[in-house]
Parts: sequence; C-alpha cells; structure tokens
Amino acid sequence: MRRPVAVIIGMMGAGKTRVGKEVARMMNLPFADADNEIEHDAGMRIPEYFEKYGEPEFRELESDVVLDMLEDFDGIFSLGGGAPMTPSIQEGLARYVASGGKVVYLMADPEEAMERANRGGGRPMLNGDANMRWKKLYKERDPVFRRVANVHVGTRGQSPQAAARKLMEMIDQRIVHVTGSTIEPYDVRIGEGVMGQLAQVLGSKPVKVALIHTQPVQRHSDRARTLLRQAGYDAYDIIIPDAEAGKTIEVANGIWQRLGDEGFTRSDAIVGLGGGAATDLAGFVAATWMRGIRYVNCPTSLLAMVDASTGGKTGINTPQGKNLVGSFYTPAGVLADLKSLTSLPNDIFIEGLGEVVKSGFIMDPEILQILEDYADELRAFDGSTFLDSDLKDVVAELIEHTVSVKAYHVSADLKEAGLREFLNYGHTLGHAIEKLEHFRWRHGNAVAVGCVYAAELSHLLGYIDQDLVDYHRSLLGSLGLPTSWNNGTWDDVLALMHRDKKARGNKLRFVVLDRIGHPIHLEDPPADAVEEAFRRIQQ
Ligand SMILES: NC(=O)c1ccc[n+]([C@@H]2O[C@H](COP(=O)([O-])OP(=O)(O)OC[C@H]3O[C@@H](n4cnc5c(N)ncnc54)[C@H](O)[C@@H]3O)[C@@H](O)[C@H]2O)c1
Ligand SMILES: Nc1ncnc2c1ncn2[C@@H]1O[C@H](COP(=O)(O)OP(=O)(O)O)[C@@H](O)[C@H]1O
Ligand SMILES: O=C(O)C1=C[C@@H](OP(=O)(O)O)[C@@H](O)[C@H](O)C1
Repeated sequence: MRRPVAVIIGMMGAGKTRVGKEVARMMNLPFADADNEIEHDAGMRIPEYFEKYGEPEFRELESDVVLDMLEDFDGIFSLGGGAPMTPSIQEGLARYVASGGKVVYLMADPEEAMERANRGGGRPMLNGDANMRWKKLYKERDPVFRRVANVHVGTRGQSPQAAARKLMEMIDQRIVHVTGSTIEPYDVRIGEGVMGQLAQVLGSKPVKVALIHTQPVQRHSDRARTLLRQAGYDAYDIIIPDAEAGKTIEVANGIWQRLGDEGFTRSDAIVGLGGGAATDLAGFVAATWMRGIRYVNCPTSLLAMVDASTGGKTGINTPQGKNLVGSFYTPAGVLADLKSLTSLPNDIFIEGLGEVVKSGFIMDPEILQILEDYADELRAFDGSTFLDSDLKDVVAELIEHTVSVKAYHVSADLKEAGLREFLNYGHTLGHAIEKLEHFRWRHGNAVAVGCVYAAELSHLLGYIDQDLVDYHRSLLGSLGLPTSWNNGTWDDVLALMHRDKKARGNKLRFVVLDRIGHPIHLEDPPADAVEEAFRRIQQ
C-alpha cells in the first residue's frame, strides 16, 4: 500500500505549502497539497466552493480527498488548515500514525503565520476581521493539532529553506510505537537530532525537570539542558557516578533528597541521559518519587538505545546482586539521538551489538542479514566519522528493528510472565559469566557467548542443526564479539544458573531456538546436555 512519507498540518499561513514543497524538493519526493486536489476535483477555486456550497459540504469533500490520498500517495502531503478538525480525517490520521506514518505539526510563530495568512487572500475562513478570525481558530485548533500530530516542528523566524531542513530531519527519524493493554503508549524515536523533541515528549505539565546524567556524556547533557531551558522548564542538573557505580541506593537517596529540597511535585519530570546504567537509575527514581512521575529516556549507548531504555524495567543493584531492586515503570518517551553515538568508544558500541544479534535470532532474520552485510563496517565503528558515513542509516535501521522486537515482547508481557522471557535468549549463561568475571565483562559480550551456549544446547537436544550453531559463531565473531569463555568451573556456572530468574524451584529453565525466529522455553533439560553445551563454549 502506498502512503505519504509525511503529512503536514498547521495553521493557515504556517507554510504548509511553501515549506512542504521545499522538503519534497530536498528529499526528491512528489508533493501534494490537499487544497489543490480539492480544487481539481471540484473544478473550482476554494473561495468559490465555500460561497456556492458552504463549509459543511467543503469539509465532506475535503475528507474524501484526504482519506483517498492517505492510502494512495507516497510523497509529502500538506493538508488544509482546518482539515484535522474533521473527525473522519482525525481517524484517518490516527490509522496512518499507527502504521508508522508521520503527521507533522508545522508550528509557526502565531504572529508570523497570521501576517502571512492575511497576505494574498483566497482564505474564506478569514473573511471579516481576518486577525480576529485567525486567533479564534488558533485557540480551537492548536490543542487538536498537538494531539493528532506525532511530530511537532517549531519554525519561528526561520526561512522556508531552514524550516524545510528541520522538517526533513524530523521526517528522517524512525518511530517505534510501544503500546499494550497494561502500558501507557509511548514512542521510541530514533534519528539524528531527535533530542530536539524533548519538550514535545515532556509536555506542558512539568515545571521542573531533573536531568540525570553521567560525566562521560556531558556534551550531550549540555545539549539537553539547553533544550529544556529554551522550552521554559526549570532544569536541574544531576550528575551521577558512571556505569554501575550510579545504580546504588545511596545515589538514588541523594537524588530523592535533591528533589525534595528543590520542591519537585507529582507533575514535574525526570530525564535520564546516558548508558543503560543511567537510564535504569533515572527510571527508578522516577518510579519511586511520589510513587511515580513522568520520565523520558535519552539513551546514549547502543545497548541503552536497543534495550535498556525501552522496556520499562528500572532498577538499582544491591551488594547481593545486579538489578535486584526496581520496578516496571514505562517512560513517556525515548529519544535515541544518533548524535549521541559520536562519542561512544568502539568497544562499547560492539558490545551493544550482542543484544542486536540476539533479537535477530529470536525474531527478526532481517537483522541478521543487515549484520552480515555490514559486519566489517560495524566492527570498525568510529564515532567521530559516524554521522557522515553510510553506517548511520544502517545503525538506525538496526536500532529500529531491535527496538521493534523488544516492543513486541514488552507490549504483550510487561512483567515477564512468559513471552518476554524470550528476550533472555543467551542470558542464562551470560549472567553467570558476568558475575564470575565480577562484572568486568560487559553485558553484551557475555550475552554473545551465552547465545552460542543456548544454540549448542538447542542442537544437543535436537532442535537445530550444527549449521545454525556454526552460524552463531561466525556472525558474532565477524562483528568482533566473543564466542567462547574459559575462566570458570562448571560447578560455579551451574550454581549461578540455578539462581537465574527463569529457574523454578531446583529446575533450570532456558530459552532455546527451534529455528531462527522461533524461540521456545526449555524446562529442566538433561544434566549431561547442559554440561556438554558448556564444554563446547570453552574451546
Ligand atoms: N532496563 C533494562 O531493561 C536493561 C536492559 C539491558 C541492560 N540494562 C542495564 O544497562 C546497563 C548497561 O548499559 P550500557 O552498556 O549502556 O552501560 P553503561 O551505562 O555502564 O555505559 C557504558 C559506558 O559507556 C559510557 N557511555 C555511554 N554512552 C556514551 C557516549 N555516547 N559517549 C561516551 N561514553 C558513553 C558510559 O558513561 C559508561 O562508562 C546495565 O546496568 C544493565 O543492567 C538494563
Ligand atoms: N518560513 C517562511 N518564511 C517566509 N515566508 C513564508 C514562510 N513560510 C511560508 N511563507 C510564505 O507565507 C505565505 C503562506 O504560506 P503557505 O505555504 O501558503 O501557508 P499554508 O499552506 O500553511 O497556509 C506564502 O506566501 C509563503 O511563501
Ligand atoms: O483553515 C481552514 O479551515 C482552511 C484553510 C485552507 O488551507 P490553508 O491552511 O492551506 O490556507 C483551505 O483548506 C480552506 O480555506 C479552509
């Protein structure tokens, strides 16, 4: 089915036509304007139509034209100013958004748009006192436009070209919509510059916003702070210790104290910016402060983008183990800004690919294909050249696919009663390795070895053939991920696997593969197979 690359809505004079045409030109796409299509269908100009048939009839024709175009046009499509007020068009736009479409609210400065709308005439809705009519319509329409659009673009003081460039950046983003019966829906936005939508995602209720981040991502938190201040929030900078050192009750307590001192209320908000450790901690503070306030994640590592920031698991570590205290608490939105990856060291990027590979094996063979096709480039990831390289689109696509895999499992089973456990492929041994390595081995690397182990176990029990086990090794190896581990005894590993959260009583439980894209639960497998699979990853 054809559908527009983007639909532009906004007030009269916002520049929907002018800027829309410019965007289409820059992106080498066709452009259509609903008003022109209507005039073409009606065989007359819009003012004439209004005069002859009146507004209600115009709205009906407009709705027919717009709904047709939403299913049969694949370029940039601008609507007339009043179109999104019609219920049937609102429903059409909601369907379009649900299927991954982008409805862009072009938010011109009201004075600028009003002045431009008055120029040229031809706008029957402004007959009479044009300024007064425009302002009245703005009051009615602005809240509706904000609601029906999933992308908001402010263009105050910008030339049509500058506005078009900004729009293009927004259109280029990928959006994964996370929803489910027990989840307040939210979007994961992936692309260069998506952090610019921080205010849109936070909304107008928060007055104070705590920006929780670590030192190594200062450059990106500076950007977020500027955006918050520009949007009029009182921004509070909270720096936490890096990596796991930030995921402690002492750090959380320090932030609770700060929020109390600054007078944070239930309508205020938190932004977590950094790797998975920072977003886990920020989410935990958001879940617990006043029993839950709004929070937005800005992940800066690949692992946080594809995994940690998106599923609603928040938490801290205790001396007894990792992530032992926490809560399922979903964010209001996730902004995976590719600009953040420019400072990410190569080894931490590669490690993040461990979870990407896992997602490919359990659900999405396209991920595996992309990884195969670009293994050399991915392995050579260099943040300093990343944004100007072809790798940018490849990485964006991998993040989108992987987040979609996660969203699928989380939507159906937020609290991990069954389906969500499939995301744990490779993690039973992976967690044991992390623990035995005293967390000096990074998570994604341990999961990579864990996936080979799970594949060996699947094979030993007759679910998959040797070729698929070999494919695990060759793909992970080609990306620079480890495929073997030989630094612990079987007894220690077995004891830890019995403490895995999937285990029940004294029975081990694993996720194994039946074929690519088809994981299954494995209960209490034969002891000799469990041990033999371990021997095979020791080589
Ligand atoms: N909530 C979940 O569902 C979930 C899922 C997977 C992992 N996790 C958690 O996520 C954490 C691991 O995440 P991680 O791998 O991002 O580790 P991390 O947060 O420790 O980040 C790794 C290192 O990279 C640095 N870093 C991150 N982004 C950077 C950037 N753009 N530029 C420069 N340096 C950057 C960090 O400061 C840190 O030193 C663990 O605590 C794990 O438990 C949570
Ligand atoms: N960003 C802008 N800067 C300057 N002029 C603009 C800008 N956007 C639009 N215009 C001009 O304002 C007028 C109205 O723009 P138009 O695209 O027809 O608005 P809309 O389709 O949203 O009603 C046109 O003359 C257009 O060239
Ligand atoms: O605001 C409105 O109700 C209208 C806006 C016009 O489009 P523009 O916003 O492109 O001027 C056109 O559809 C018609 O005059 C009605």
